[in-house]
Amino acid sequence: MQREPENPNPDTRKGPVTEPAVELNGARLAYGPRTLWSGLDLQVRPGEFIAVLGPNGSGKTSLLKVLLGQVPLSGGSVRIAGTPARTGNSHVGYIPQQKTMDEGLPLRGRDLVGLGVDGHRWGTGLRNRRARRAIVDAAITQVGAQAYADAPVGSMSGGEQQRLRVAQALVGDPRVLLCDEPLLSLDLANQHRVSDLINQRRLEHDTAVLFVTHEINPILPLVDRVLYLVDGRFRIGTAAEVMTSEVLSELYQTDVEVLHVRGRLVVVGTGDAIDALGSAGGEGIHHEDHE
Ligand SMILES: Nc1ncnc2c1ncn2[C@@H]1O[C@H](COP(=O)(O)OP(=O)(O)OP(=O)(O)O)[C@@H](O)[C@H]1O
Repeated sequence: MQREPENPNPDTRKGPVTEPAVELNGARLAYGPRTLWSGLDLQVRPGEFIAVLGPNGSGKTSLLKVLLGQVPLSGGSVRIAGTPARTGNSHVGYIPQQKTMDEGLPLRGRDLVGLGVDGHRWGTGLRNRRARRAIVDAAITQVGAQAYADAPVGSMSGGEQQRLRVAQALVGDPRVLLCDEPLLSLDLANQHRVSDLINQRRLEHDTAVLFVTHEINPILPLVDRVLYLVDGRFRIGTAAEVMTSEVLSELYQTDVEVLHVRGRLVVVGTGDAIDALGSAGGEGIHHEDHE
């Protein structure tokens, strides 16, 4: 008897993929006695761009870990790219929080990208090695990193390293891309470059994107919906629905003001790092606040 495949529609992206890219039903996550969030229902469509926002410790990274199958839910269910969340799902790409790489690290850019290749799919042997090299090259070209792909990663700028991390996440041809603060410590030009690459991927391949960030302004035009987590409370909706003084005041349980300044959102009054939402590109919120 033939075994039922785990995913009945494993790689049929030429036809429309109708199942949700991510599906959380009644999801709850607790570490010991502390519940980070519960009752979370979220369906993400293929090609949808979701910004995950919230102050430090609200459980944004933990949500990505649940989707990566690294942390089990305490209740409810989670499916991603057509299967229950599990580690090693080649349909899921991941851009981890940026860490500076040691200058002496004996790893070339292309080796870093190659780490994203699914070993089982490509195996060993000359033909496979060539095929593997071709997909690594294609990913390097996609992010425009050909000029420095053979240099040691430790010698690269933060922006160059981050473009290679994007390539590493794309090399497995993901249906869902999980990004954990991928713009952190990048200058404005590189923030645009990296967010454009991620957006290009979702537009061309219908890849769903979950993008954890403290800074919504650089990605505001790309965002379909926002998941905003604060201290166990959350709200899901378009940026226009969620990023309002009323909704954020309710989430933070204090008076929060959302100002619209030259097409950007400035959040004032949360009393924590999320106020940085208004300080993209080094412009202080107080300065703008008094205009
Ligand atoms: N394995 C763990 N065991 C116990 N507590 C944990 C574990 N992992 C994370 N936590 C705690 O859960 C909370 C949420 O952590 P998480 O990293 O998901 O938050 P975050 O919203 O991504 O924060 P930040 O914006 O600072 O990155 C934190 O208080 C953290 O200390």
